[in-house]
Amino acid sequence: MKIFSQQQLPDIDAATIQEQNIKSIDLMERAAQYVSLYLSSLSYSRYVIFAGPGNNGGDALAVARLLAAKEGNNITAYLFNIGKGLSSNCEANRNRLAECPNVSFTEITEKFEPPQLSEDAVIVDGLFGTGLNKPLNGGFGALVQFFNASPAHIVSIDMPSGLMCENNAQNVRNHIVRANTTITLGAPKIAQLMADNHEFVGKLIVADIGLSDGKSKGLDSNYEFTDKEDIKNIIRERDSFGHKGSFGHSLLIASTYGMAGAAILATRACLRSGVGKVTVRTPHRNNNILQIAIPEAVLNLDSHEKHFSSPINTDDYNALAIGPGLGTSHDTAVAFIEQVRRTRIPLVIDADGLNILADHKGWIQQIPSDTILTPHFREMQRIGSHCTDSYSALTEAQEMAVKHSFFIILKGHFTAICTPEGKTFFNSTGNSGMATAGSGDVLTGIICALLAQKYTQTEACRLGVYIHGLAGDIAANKLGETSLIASDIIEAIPEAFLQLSAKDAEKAPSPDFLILK
Ligand SMILES: NC(=O)C1=CN([C@@H]2O[C@H](COP(=O)(O)OP(=O)(O)OC[C@H]3O[C@@H](n4cnc5c(N)ncnc54)[C@H](O)[C@@H]3O)[C@@H](O)[C@H]2O)[C@H](O)CC1
Ligand SMILES: [K+]
Repeated sequence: MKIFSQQQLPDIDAATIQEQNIKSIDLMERAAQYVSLYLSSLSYSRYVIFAGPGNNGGDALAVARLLAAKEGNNITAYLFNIGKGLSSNCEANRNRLAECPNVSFTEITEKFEPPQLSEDAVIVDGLFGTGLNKPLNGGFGALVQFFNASPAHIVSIDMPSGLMCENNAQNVRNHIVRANTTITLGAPKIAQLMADNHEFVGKLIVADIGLSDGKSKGLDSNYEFTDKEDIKNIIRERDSFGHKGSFGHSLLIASTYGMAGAAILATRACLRSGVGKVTVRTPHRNNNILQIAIPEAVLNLDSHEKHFSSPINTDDYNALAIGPGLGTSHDTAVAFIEQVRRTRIPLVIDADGLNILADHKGWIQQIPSDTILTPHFREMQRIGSHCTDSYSALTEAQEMAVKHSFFIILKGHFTAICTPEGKTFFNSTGNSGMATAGSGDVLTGIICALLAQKYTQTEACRLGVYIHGLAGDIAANKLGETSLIASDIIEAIPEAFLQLSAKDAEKAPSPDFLILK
């Protein structure tokens, strides 16, 4: 699913109207139908609708009319017409609503007497959407503070009012609506996917209102939201005639003595992700624990008792992941950069690999092109130079990916994959239970397995991050987010692959057919 910028959205609207031969007010009606359907599904009977002067307000007034058409709903609507007048579709919906007998409707042109809002009411926030051009202030700022202080449940249409679509570094945070739920139209907006805006967005629901993909107007976007359909186009069926060799050989370089768990988690996840064979290079003293924990893995023992100290030849392997639990001692750092510099196979750098780079920023130049780096926000802050919030971390990751020809997986609630071509793919799976020790090691193992199976870097990043999140969701459904641990994610990887594999889902159409393997 493409994500278009604030600037492009009016053109997408226009393309939709032209391609589908509809009027813009019909598109607004479609949006309002989705929103009112959602609102009706909530167990509230009192809805207080706040409409602004633009099309976001138009949506809200249409929602008020549609909700009022349902018996038993108690609807109050306020339209704030205090500036330069209303957009034409907002005005048209004001006129339609004025004819509705069972709505208490007030158009505010000067003074506003705020209603009592109790916890049994829903505030429908239709003040401002994607047309916001500067932070809210004055009366609208005060109105937002009134919403946020009330005990009512808040549902925002398209955007929490006051939130800019992309960069909110200069915004006034207490003038942004703190929604319980945001129903966004068409596709998510970038700002809604940033961790530090979660307090405003709440639960994010995307209403597919059938918007154009922009092709007819030559519109393209560097942002995509990866959904199940995209993943089904990436994932390949396993070759029935394949053997261990044809599914690749992954090499993991991981763990000091005392951190063996990182290597174990990454290796198990790698083995569960379809690779033919996995070798782990780890210090001598990790021998017993790894042999016992993962009988399927081959060990390549570093001569040092306790840490990684010498690089190895990677010619016999198809992909390398380095970093989980690796440690950052001087000896290890030198071996790390030597290993990375000489590696010619697809490469993933994670965890302590990233910490070593943060300690030696000059070494970043020496990392081969097409390497995958997997920082979370704090690691990005450490390897980068100027990120202070989620959006600046994203822009820094994008710049670094283009400058050095890296793939940067910026891990978070909506993990972002930044490519050397300047594209960014947001992931749609995963949950907060996955913010737990070892979860990153699991992701590294999965991606290393996919690279060894000859998925391209873009495919391995998108598929790996999606599978990791889906496995986390499957595990959380069974166990709850609170108790989730990294091993549970690994346990759920098979089910995640099963859900995505067309072949595994294939059934004989009747008992007369026998599908041979
Ligand atoms: N394709 C879609 O996704 C559809 C979206 N719809 C809805 O339309 C809005 C966007 O409408 P637009 O009229 O462009 O913008 P807004 O309603 O958000 O606001 C415009 C209005 O507000 C004034 N304004 C802007 N910033 C400020 C400010 N800081 N303070 C005060 N006033 C401000 C501006 O001058 C205008 O008057 C989208 O979000 C959806 O909700 C369609 O209805 C369906 C298709
Ligand atoms: K809104």
